[in-house]
Amino acid sequence: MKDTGSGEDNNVAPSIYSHVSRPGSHRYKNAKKGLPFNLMIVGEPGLGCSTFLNTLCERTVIPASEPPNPEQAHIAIPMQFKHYSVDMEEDGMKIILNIIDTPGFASGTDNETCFNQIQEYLETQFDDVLAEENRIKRNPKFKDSRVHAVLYFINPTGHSLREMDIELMRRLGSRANVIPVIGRADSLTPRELVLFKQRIMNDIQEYNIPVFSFPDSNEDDDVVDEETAEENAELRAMMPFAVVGCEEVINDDGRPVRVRSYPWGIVQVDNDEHSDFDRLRYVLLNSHIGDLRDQTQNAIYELYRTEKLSASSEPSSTQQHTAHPQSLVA
Ligand SMILES: Nc1nc2c(ncn2[C@@H]2O[C@H](COP(=O)(O)OP(=O)(O)OP(=O)(O)O)[C@@H](O)[C@H]2O)c(=O)[nH]1
Repeated sequence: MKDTGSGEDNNVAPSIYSHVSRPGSHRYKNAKKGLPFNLMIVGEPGLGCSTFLNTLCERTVIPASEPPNPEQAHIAIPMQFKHYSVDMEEDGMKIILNIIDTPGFASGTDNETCFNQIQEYLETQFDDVLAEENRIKRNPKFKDSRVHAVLYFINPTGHSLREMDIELMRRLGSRANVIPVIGRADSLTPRELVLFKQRIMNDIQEYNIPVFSFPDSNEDDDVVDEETAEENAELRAMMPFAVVGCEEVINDDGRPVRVRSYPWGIVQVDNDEHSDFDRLRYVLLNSHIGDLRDQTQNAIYELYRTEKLSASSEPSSTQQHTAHPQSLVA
């Protein structure tokens, strides 16, 4: 599978999740055309971001990175934005998963440039929509590239958030739905993981970090139904999601099971007792895909749009921005 730029892989692979359908499944249906979902992955090198994506897509979307040439190991590799597009099918619904990977993030000593670049990337997608809204004649082929969720991979140190994590999530939280994730979570024992999650959530509260928090009401104060409220409370209690990724599939009595094999045993990626991967996958591709898209459109983009237009000193440009943003929802 290649880095497609804006290209696409149009083969829908049979999923090992094709049997799965749970309560809350696809509250938002858009089965015919395929629902675009734009997902950004941010994490320092080696935290398992590529493996996670390949596990999510059930195929090798991102090939294993080449080991660095020892003679050039001291040279920091600049961060890149790499785009992949994968057609998926989840519980009967077609999803066009557009992935924005950020290899090279935090690989040097100065992370400020990476922070700025990611923020700029998110804002540029908003600016594109804003510009499109203002066109007299809309481009029917306009592609809405606003990022619906950013998965931020946290190093499984077992301590608490680092300054870099706090700073980045704080900055991005007002521009995207940030979902914190502990990468390579099998490095921690169950007890260590519980404590680590608690410390991270304490930091998130203490530093007022605006992460996606599975709210019980939307921005119009419409309260969600009882079943969704229960599900959301459960998901809030799981945060940050502790994920394990792998590409090895074994046959367990005719059932495909994805595992990481170690000399002392196996870690099952989709086993809730071993990892939150399955739950996070379901949130992203099924139960909350609509919420994440709506939140991006109705709250995050709206806020950006208001900020941008308020800051604009040109009265003529203020008058122009009258189109209803909802009209661009795919
Ligand atoms: N223990 C453990 N190792 C993992 C996990 N996911 C990936 N790895 C391993 O961690 C190493 C780095 O994984 P990648 O997926 O390449 O990590 P990355 O974040 O994309 O980092 P770069 O490839 O350096 O950009 C590989 O040897 C993986 O096999 C995991 O969940 N647990």
